[in-house]
Amino acid sequence: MSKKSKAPSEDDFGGFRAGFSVLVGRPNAGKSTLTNALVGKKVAITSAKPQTTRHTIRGIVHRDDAQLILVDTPGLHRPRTLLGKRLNDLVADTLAEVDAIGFCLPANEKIGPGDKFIAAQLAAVGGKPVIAIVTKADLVDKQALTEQLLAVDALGREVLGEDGWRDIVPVSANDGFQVDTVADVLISHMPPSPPLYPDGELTDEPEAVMVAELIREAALEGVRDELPHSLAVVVEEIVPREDRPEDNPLLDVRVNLYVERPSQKAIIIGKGGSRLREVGTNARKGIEALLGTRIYLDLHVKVAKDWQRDPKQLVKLGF
Ligand SMILES: Nc1nc2c(ncn2[C@@H]2O[C@H](COP(=O)(O)OP(=O)(O)OP(=O)(O)O)[C@@H](O)[C@H]2O)c(=O)[nH]1
Repeated sequence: MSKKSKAPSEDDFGGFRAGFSVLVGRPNAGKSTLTNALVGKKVAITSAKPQTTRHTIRGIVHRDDAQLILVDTPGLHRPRTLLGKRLNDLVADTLAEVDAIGFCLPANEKIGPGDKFIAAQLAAVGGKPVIAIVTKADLVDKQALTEQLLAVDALGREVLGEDGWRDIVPVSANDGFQVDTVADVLISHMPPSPPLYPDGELTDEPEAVMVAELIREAALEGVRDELPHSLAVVVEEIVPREDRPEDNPLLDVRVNLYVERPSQKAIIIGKGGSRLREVGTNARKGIEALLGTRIYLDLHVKVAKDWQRDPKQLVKLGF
């Protein structure tokens, strides 16, 4: 029997899977709409340290048995502005951290040079499961959908060889057709893992990113040397307080700050909570200006117990 350490098995986390996936495809292929359909209204946001965070999180699919984190891969957004090897490096680099790639091709448009270009890039990366997702299925009839599925399959065999894409799934984000199947298929390619992000009521993207960033800045103010990379800020919830007059609303903003060690928690909180209050006051001003509403800011500092044991996951989180 080999004593070598083995990859985590299915049973290690009670069957739970978690990992990262990216939806790629040419402009207008339906990536954003599908992301929203997969994630629903609530989107989890983490502001992590920029120098390791190559991905913007678009949303997180939370399930009892899995967590699917959908990220953006900047390299694929503007492939045409980059050339040759540099492009390949960038794409390889940015895709290296995801566990599966969803390649979106619209059902109602012939496969074109843009699709082939991306397909070739994905083939060049190699090794990652690529799932072809035929989007906007509601726009075509059965016959046309079948023909498109065959054409997409042929493209997969052309660029990847005999086996082609790992899966091909037709979907309509508009009417919900097969959205769960897309999630199932992507999740089936996620590794056994504990959840990578906290669960909970989560919020819409752009505002929450900025809110998290303002809090992160305030929390690091003056202690950057002691807490260089060890702080992740997760906006759990932004909800309007009930029973407020319409002309004087109040938003409850609940935020978790994750550190790696109890000593860092103590730094953030400060003596008798004094520093955390200051962080809250400073961040609140910026957030109120951003949201244009008074807020109640509820900050909790936590030690990220589960994450810190696994260096790979810490990297993914931006620690
Ligand atoms: N009928 C129909 N329209 C869709 C569907 N998904 C997306 N669309 C439409 O297709 C257009 C492009 O969708 P997006 O989700 O913005 O596409 P994208 O790939 O994110 O586009 P970029 O941001 O340009 O890369 C929008 O007008 C959507 O409303 C779908 O399932 N059915």
